[in-house]
Amino acid sequence: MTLKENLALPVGTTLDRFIMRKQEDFPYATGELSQLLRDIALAAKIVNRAINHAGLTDIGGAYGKQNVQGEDQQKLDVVANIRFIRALRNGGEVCAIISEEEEEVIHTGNNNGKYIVAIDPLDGSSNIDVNVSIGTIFSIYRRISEIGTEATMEDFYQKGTEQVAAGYVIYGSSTMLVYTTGCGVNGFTYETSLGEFFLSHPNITTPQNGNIYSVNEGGFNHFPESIKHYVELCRVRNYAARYIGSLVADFHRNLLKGGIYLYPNTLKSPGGKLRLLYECNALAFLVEQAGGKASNGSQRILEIQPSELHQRCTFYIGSKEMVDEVENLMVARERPVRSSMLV
Ligand SMILES: O=P(O)(O)OC[C@H]1O[C@](O)(COP(=O)(O)O)[C@@H](O)[C@@H]1O
Ligand SMILES: [Mg+2]
Ligand SMILES: [Mg+2]
Repeated sequence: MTLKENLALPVGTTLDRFIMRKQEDFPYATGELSQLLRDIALAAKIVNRAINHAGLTDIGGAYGKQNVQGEDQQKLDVVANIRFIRALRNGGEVCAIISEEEEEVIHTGNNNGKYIVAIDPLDGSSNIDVNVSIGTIFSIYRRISEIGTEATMEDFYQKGTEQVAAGYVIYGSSTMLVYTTGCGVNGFTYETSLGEFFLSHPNITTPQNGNIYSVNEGGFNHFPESIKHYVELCRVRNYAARYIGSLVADFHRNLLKGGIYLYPNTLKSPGGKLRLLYECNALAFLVEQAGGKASNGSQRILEIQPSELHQRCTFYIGSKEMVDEVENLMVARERPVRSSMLV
């Protein structure tokens, strides 16, 4: 499908129809990835309803247990986790799932499934009960191990460059599904009364530069010097400080308007807070497809070799020129030390 054909599509094309049309671009496609995307959309609709009704039912509030990250699980974290796992298992296309809410890999029993999914079922947990936008983030990989067998570690530790699809759902003033299969980024808005996602944001691209910066300045004193310097530059330039505290929502705004989201290493999170496999890789794939950039300060996020299911990394993502500047500042702050060592 060419850009011209893509933009000629009447806004209002359903997600289903769009997926089918996209599949036609791949003559050897067998429809499993298309079905998997539909399974994710179905679970998103169910989770959307649970979120909308949280205040009226007893699924708001804390669940009373901690997840593998040592974070207090919210009931909606657990509900979303169950709903997505169930939809992926019942769909039959997925052989294994990595979830933020599960310590170990979930083998679905579909050993003939071609795909691995890494998922953050509910992102922005601290905003669940206060009616602020939250989300779901997912990455999809093709398995490496032999079909018919149980998935193995090599399937789970693929670099972000190996993603075949990635996306997020944002549960906000409207609910949207935004995803890529490596041919651009498209956004779909959920029409609740019809129960359908409709194409509303075709071929999303992000501005090369912006004047929005998103960082939790509460940790400023413990930021690396280069990041302190970058934040001060943003202030001097009178950039707009915007931080929702839900990664999906901060990313979505900056994707559409231009801007940068920063989560450096802090006292509380010395290696960074965000998780490579089910938060950073997906958004890095999307932002690159939209013309932006994602880095840990010195390395392209998609090139990082995973070695743990729940590994964290520092995360700088958004408009290319803004992330470039952060990288340059970090390298520059690094260099003087080296030259002084030479003396
Ligand atoms: O409260 P902090 O330290 O600013 O962290 C906020 C970040 O943590 C997260 O909530 C982590 O994600 P989860 O809610 O999925 O655990 C991000 O959505 C958000 O950007
Ligand atoms: Mg998250
Ligand atoms: Mg989460």
